[in-house]
Amino acid sequence: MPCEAKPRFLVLYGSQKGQAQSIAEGIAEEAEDHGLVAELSCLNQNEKYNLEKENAPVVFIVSTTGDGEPPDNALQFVKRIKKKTLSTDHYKHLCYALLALGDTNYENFCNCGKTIERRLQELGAKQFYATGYADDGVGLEVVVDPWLEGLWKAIKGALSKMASDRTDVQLNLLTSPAGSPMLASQSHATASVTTSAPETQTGDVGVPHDALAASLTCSLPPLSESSLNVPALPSPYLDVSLQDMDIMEPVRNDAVPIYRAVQMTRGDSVKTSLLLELDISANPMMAYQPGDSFDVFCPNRATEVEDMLHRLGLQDQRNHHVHVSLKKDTRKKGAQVPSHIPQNISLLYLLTWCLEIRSVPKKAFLRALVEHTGDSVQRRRLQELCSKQGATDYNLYVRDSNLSVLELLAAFPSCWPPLSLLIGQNPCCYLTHSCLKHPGKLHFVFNVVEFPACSGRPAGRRGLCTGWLFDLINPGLVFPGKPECSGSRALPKIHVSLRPYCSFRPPSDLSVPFIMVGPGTGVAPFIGFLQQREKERQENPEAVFGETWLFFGCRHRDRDYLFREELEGFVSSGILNHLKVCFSRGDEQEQGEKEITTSVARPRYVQHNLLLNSQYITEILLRQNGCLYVCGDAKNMAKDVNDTLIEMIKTELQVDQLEAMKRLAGLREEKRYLQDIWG
Ligand SMILES: Cc1cc2nc3c(=O)[nH]c(=O)nc-3n(C[C@H](O)[C@H](O)[C@H](O)COP(=O)(O)O)c2cc1C
Repeated sequence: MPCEAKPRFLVLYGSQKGQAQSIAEGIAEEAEDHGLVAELSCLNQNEKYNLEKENAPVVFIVSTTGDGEPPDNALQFVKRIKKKTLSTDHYKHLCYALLALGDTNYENFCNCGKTIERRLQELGAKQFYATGYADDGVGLEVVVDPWLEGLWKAIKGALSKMASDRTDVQLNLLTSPAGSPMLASQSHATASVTTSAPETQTGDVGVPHDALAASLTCSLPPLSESSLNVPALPSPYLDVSLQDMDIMEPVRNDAVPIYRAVQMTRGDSVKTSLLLELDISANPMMAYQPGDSFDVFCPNRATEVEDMLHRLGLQDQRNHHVHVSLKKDTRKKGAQVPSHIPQNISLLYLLTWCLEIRSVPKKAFLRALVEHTGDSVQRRRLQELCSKQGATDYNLYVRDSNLSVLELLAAFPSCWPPLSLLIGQNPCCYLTHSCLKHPGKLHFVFNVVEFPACSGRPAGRRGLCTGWLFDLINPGLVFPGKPECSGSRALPKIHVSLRPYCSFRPPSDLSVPFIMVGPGTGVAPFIGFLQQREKERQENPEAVFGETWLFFGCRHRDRDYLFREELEGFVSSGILNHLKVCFSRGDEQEQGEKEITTSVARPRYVQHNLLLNSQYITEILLRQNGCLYVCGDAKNMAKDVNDTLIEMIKTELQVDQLEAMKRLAGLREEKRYLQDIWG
């Protein structure tokens, strides 16, 4: 009997760190079990596939990197499909499904996936399965697992529809992960199991419910009485064993000395901003440019490591060798032993350097904890916190309170998670900041983060890394005007590493005008930009230089106006053409603003000053091909600046909201609107 060829489909991936790639490889491997043949390629291997002629379903798995950029191995593909010369029926024959990986902690969530999807649709391709947007910020598996489960039925549906529609290539297959019809816009795949409220009332252990207010450990009706949609249990994927044996611990060679430390804010300022100067002269690997970011690796606090050892019941095994391996039978797609866990380490080293005891627990982690919690009331509360219905409580008591894993475990004493769970959920700790330039030195500026007391945290505390840096240099702190600090004592060292990717750079064409928006410590990279401009002016005295604008903001002129002298110096020497400063507290007003501000309220925040200068800003951005850079807080400032820019474009071009948003998105795509934001 002749053997019938198995139906085929394509799997194309774009992946920076390997997660999208292993999901794609997992699909290709599983295809045979479903009687299908998968042809797997990386998006940039365009010699291996031909979408122009493809008549089988295509499955895209793509992540996003940088500031909303495609992974390196998808760049060429994205460039190709963005070509304006392609006609709107270029991919009319194509039917596709797409899984986008991203992280909601970044401004441009799943931007690469969204860009590819938008272009595929503009070019006539038809979607046969709702797009999944997986969020690494809460755990990819929450979306990836159900998306993969529904994929096979959708591919088979697409294949049979294509077979029966051979003469009419009009594909109109939209299938939900469960296989029922679904609209393309309803594209967030979620898996859930429903659990009911327990028979007993929920509340703090052993305390009657009506005596309590809601808190981290206690919920009130309606939540305490409602049925819950809880995410599917993440598949365990690591085996961790502890062995009593001698080990040679790894020696870190990325330490650089802190050469100088300066407190940039006055003692009575609400925030403490510090400038650190690192001596990198002996470390040629650290060559950097203005705007670059780097990671600072800091150890967890010894007291917290001790608490964690006790909390896990492992205090007697602190010096044991930790062996981490992949579970043989794991169902987790793309599972890997985390790369930040070196070989040959003790438990103490692991808890000190490789786990973030302070990280905010993700919902998938809370879900996994449920399985290791003895007390039914505490179990129920953990289920609530990771459920759809408990989202407000999660945000309030966990995310917005910056609750740490350790604080969470302290609040749920009947929870005894295995070490493997902590390793699987928590990356090693880091902090990034933009820096500025001096030969052989690396400068960076940061605020010492303060977290107030909250439910689950009886007393306020400092941020892990900024608090650690503060303690490290505090005895030698120097205040503005007293430049010496290191003195005779040994210079403390810290571990740093340059981030490999950076697009936050001043325009390479010197004639391009640019606008910088950087309140608070967000001004730091712009000092680097302006220093670079100063050097370029010295080297090219004849060149034509584009205008430079800087919008800075702080609370008080005399307490937290960072780099005031430097900025005023740049203005006097003509390096910085326009410096617009605003103060959010007190009655201070920046000189030179008076004539503009008489008819409007005093500008308090950078966006107010942008608005006051709208005419110039829009001229630079919309007519002079200029660039705009924003650095600083993501949640409030960057969002407000973005909204203000939309308003300015609307007024200037007399267009509606949608059109203005499109214009701004266009600037972003052209890399003329760049952000380096956090929070
Ligand atoms: C340096 C870096 C930059 C990132 N930038 C973004 C981003 O702009 N938008 C986003 O949604 N996710 C961003 N992510 C998150 C990744 O897309 C996410 O972690 C994804 O799972 C990585 O998949 P990959 O291993 O296949 O690259 C970034 C991750 C890293 C490490």
